[in-house]
Amino acid sequence: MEFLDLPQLLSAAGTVRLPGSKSISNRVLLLAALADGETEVRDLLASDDTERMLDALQALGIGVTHLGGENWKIVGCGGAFPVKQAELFLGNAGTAFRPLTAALALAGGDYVLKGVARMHERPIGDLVDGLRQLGADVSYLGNEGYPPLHLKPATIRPDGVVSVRGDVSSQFLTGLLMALPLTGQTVAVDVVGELISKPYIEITLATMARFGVVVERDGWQRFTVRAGSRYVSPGTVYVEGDASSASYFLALGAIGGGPVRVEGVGRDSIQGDVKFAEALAQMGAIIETGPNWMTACAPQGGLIAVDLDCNHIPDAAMTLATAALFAKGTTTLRNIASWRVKETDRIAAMATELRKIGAVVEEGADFIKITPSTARPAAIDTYDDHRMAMCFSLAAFATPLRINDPKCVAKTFPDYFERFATVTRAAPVIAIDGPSASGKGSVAARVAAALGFAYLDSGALYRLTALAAQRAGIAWDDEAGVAAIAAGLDVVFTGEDIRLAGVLVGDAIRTEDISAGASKVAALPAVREALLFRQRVFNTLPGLVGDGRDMGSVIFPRAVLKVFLTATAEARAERRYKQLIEKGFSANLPDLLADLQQRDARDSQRSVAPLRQEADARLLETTQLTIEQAVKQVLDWYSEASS
Ligand SMILES: Nc1ncnc2c1ncn2[C@@H]1O[C@H](COP(=O)(O)OP(=O)(O)OP(=O)(O)O)[C@@H](O)[C@H]1O
Ligand SMILES: Nc1ccn([C@H]2C[C@H](O)[C@@H](COP(=O)(O)O)O2)c(=O)n1
Repeated sequence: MEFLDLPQLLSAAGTVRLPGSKSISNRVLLLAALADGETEVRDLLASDDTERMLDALQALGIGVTHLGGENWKIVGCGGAFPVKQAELFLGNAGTAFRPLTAALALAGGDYVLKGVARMHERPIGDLVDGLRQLGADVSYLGNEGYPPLHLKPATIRPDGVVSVRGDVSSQFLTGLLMALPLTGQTVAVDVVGELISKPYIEITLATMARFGVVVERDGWQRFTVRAGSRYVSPGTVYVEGDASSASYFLALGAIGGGPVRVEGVGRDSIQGDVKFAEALAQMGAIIETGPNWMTACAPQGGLIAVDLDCNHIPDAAMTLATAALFAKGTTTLRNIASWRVKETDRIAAMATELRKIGAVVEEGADFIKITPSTARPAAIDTYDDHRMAMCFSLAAFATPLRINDPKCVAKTFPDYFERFATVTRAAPVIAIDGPSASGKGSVAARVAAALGFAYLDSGALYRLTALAAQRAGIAWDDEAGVAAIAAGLDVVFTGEDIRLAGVLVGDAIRTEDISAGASKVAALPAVREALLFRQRVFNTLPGLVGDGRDMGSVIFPRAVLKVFLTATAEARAERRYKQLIEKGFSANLPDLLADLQQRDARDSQRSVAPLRQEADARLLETTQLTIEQAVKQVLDWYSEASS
């Protein structure tokens, strides 16, 4: 499983140009395909969901041309898809599946519509019932009420009024409305139950109007499309930035200081999720808006909890759930039952993952309550849900964490984490690598104390692994066995004390036997993998100094300062000799020198994370330096690097 480790974040500020709105992109693509004439679509979202729609349209015989960048040309078919028989794979794209189901059910062809396993668990029965009222021939190929679907040619006989439920997904109504002009008749749609996510219907109506079809509306209960309505290309359509995607960056500004400015969506937006900014303002964030931009800053006293009905912002409301980790009090998000039928059961997923990092969470059929508590590092599962991954990136302000399967963001925001990195600053790391007994531990600990930073002696983890393996009777070359020991190490660092399984370790990890064992287990890739996240969670505020062999190359490649600290083998052997004698161990200088050279060779010649000076690391040769001189040099370099 791929993962992305995030350090604890210090601050957020900057500007982000948003990718195109997913909801608008897929609506525009379908209407451009159904319209008379050619449409140039500008600033289309480049993502998995829009790719599914573009692929489907091409399979249906629609002329689709990539004009470069985010711009596309769609040659409309005037309501009659050229290809009358096709099998379409629509992934997990609800904004492609529901409207295409409606349009194709009325299109007089023979089509099979499929998706990923999760799409086959997302209900579509209410839309199918509505289409059947129009005479459409739709059958379920799997479970009743769920995709995959088989659509066959049928005589469409609109009898004036169709009923559709509005309380499960507003996409059913959207799909029906967008397809109704294909009937050529006057058809009214009556919404049964309370219509949820109304702002998405507003996007549907606005997009249909852009293509020349005006829907008459009687409140939120009845929608009428008149006979003779036809989609006509408006020529060029610009897709707004995605308001749901904006929510993550606005929240970053509200938590991390700001200002964070998003461009491409603002006051004049047709997307309901712009109202997320108002919800964030209720939490105390300082929000400013312009016609197509918004900024967010953190309030002086920090965010405060809210109790909100989120029915109007179902997607962006997820962002409030992780922003709640930074608010004083208990945040309650209500009227969010639709979360349960999205990419995953989002209420359950959100509750499970928030609990992993220490929050107190209560969940119900249609609400979630979040009370922050002391945060702890965790590996966050994302459930193949782009919004889970993006929402939990905010939690990195509370604790370092691991995001599993981060590439699931490709559904709507493929380069989310690259943009995230451009507006956030992490707790700084000074990485000090070097060979055995070069003095890196002594220097690193003093630099950490001088700056008030935490200190990570990464070598101690390999030493502890070797010791724990030895105690468990596991050979140092048994890769799987030692890796399991490393993964389960019960170790607590408190100042200079190290406890293994609750017992003080003392100098037991500093013997020459364990030094040799540590060097051996450190050459095993599975052991290094098992210790990776354990080391990265040290990257907390206000900062960290880490010493080892791969601090700058593997563990903290974004370290603010990387130092390669060394001395001649003879000087190092002599330092080690004195150190051992002072501790009351017996030692022999020539043997120490030979052992040290052997360990140097093993550490620098192994295939994974070998000891070497990285191109961006500064060399600190300490043979002729005192510890204090070496410390001063590192502090000088740090102040240069961080200014
Ligand atoms: N510049 C220096 N001059 C003289 N002695 C030093 C210097 N730096 C470190 N020492 C001494 O050398 C010994 C080894 O140093 P230290 O334990 O810091 O090295 P290290 O690189 O962290 O070793 P290892 O990682 O192998 O445990 C210590 O006794 C330390 O006091
Ligand atoms: N980041 C690290 C730290 C240590 N090791 C290996 C190298 C040594 O042989 C052993 C003990 O380290 P020390 O306490 O001497 O710094 O662990 C490593 O491979 N990577």
